[in-house]
Amino acid sequence: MKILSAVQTREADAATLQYEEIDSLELMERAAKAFACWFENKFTPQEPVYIFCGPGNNGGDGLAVARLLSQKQYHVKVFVVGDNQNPSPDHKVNLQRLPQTIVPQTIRSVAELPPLHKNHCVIDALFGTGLNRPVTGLFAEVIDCLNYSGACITAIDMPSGLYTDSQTPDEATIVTAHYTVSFELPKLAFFLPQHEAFVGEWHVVPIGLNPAFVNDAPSDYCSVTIDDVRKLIKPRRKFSHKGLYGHALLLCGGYGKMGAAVLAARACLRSGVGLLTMQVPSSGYTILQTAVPEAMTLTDNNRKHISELPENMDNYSVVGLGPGMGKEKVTKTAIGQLLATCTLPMVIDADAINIIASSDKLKAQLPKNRIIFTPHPKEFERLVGASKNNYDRLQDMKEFCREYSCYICLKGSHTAICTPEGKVYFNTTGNAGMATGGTGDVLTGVLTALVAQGYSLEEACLLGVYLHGLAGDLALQKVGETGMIASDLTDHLPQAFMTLTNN
Ligand SMILES: NC(=O)C1=CN([C@@H]2O[C@H](COP(=O)(O)OP(=O)(O)OC[C@H]3O[C@@H](n4cnc5c(N)ncnc54)[C@H](O)[C@@H]3O)[C@@H](O)[C@H]2O)[C@H](O)CC1
Ligand SMILES: [K+]
Repeated sequence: MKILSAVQTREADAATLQYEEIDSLELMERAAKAFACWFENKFTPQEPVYIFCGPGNNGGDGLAVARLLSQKQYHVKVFVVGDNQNPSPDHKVNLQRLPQTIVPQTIRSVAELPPLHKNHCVIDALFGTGLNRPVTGLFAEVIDCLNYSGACITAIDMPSGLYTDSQTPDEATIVTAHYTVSFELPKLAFFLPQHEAFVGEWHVVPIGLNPAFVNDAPSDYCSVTIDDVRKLIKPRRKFSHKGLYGHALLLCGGYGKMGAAVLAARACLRSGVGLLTMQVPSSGYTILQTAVPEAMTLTDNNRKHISELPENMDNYSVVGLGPGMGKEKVTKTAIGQLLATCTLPMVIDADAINIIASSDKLKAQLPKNRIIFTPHPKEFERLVGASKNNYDRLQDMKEFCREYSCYICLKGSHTAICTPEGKVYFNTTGNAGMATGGTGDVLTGVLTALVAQGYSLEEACLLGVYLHGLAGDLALQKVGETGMIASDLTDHLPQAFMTLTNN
């Protein structure tokens, strides 16, 4: 699903009005209906609903929502904040359309706010995508009171005060919404980790923006949906054999960290690879052979660390490396040799990233269009450098991927996948239970398996990251967030594949 900027969203509105020959009031009505429908499914009419409206069309939406919810027996109270704000034309019309039972109250100072507490339902319709400066003054005071009240806040389109697609200044006051219900497309701000407390749980409701316009609008940002990844799955052929599904090589593990190798190996096997060979330090031989009998195991000459490459690298279709590897000098030398000589695609994670990040010489050796990096934010910072904020980090990621013609899967709540062309896809599966040791090793195994099977690097990233999160979501239903461990993901990978293939 494409992510448009605030400016593009306005253009999409205008295009929709033009193509459908409707007026802006009708589009606002559609938006309000879509929001009210979501709201009715979430909240019963038991509690009064307090709707806080700003001067623009976001406030207009709030007024239209007030009318629609009151028709559905909700007890609605409307507050219009500020008294000389020059309301938008559609705001004015919807103010007039309020039924007589709703008398809007103008809020000129916080002293006029109603008492609010935690079992109240608040709808935030102060500002949406038209916000053009940090919220200060009366609006900021009102937002502070709403946040402080502990009431359950649902934001219309955007939590008021948060910029849609650029860094919100530090001094700004922002609504901390429990839910944000956004129109037609998610906003870029929703995918950035520092916004979690403002956006809360977000949902997108359709309002019928012109599909041709949205399709043609240029954007570097997309979110990945189940339909996007379903299309990518390659069916297995009836008369196929293991030779058709690739031979993966995983260079993983170190003394005390053989579990990382086991997790990556299991995930690789659970993701459809034809054959898997593990190269592990010699002390890990028995562990691997016992824990993962399906994998072939080669032992390194070094007892504790990986220090060499296997012979006949041409036997393999892809190399995955990093989990549990450590940063020993011998391992660095082996990685140098790999980058200098290996012609295979590579999935590079964990300490393999740290080793490459620490050496300009190794960075200069990175082959073009053959690498997927899977850093967590700290590893990313070592590889790419520190960024001022999360928006700059997205720019820095794009520049790095362009410069090195590589892919990055920046792991997080919405893992961001960046291509060598500088396109960024945000994943939409996964949950907080996955924030536990070893889940990254699982991702390395999944991606390595997919590349082995002939998926392009881009397809492998999109599909693999989605499946990894989906396995986590399926595990969530069985074990919950707190008790989840990385093995739960490998156990649920088969079901995740089945969810995508419907069998
Ligand atoms: N396609 C859609 O998504 C549709 C969205 N709709 C809703 O419209 C808003 C955007 O409306 P707009 O009038 O452009 O902007 P806002 O209501 O967000 O605010 C503009 C208003 O506020 C003033 N202003 C801006 N920043 C500040 C500030 N920091 N302090 C004080 N005042 C500020 C500005 O000058 C204007 O007066 C979108 O989010 C949706 O909710 C449509 O209803 C249908 C289509
Ligand atoms: K809002």
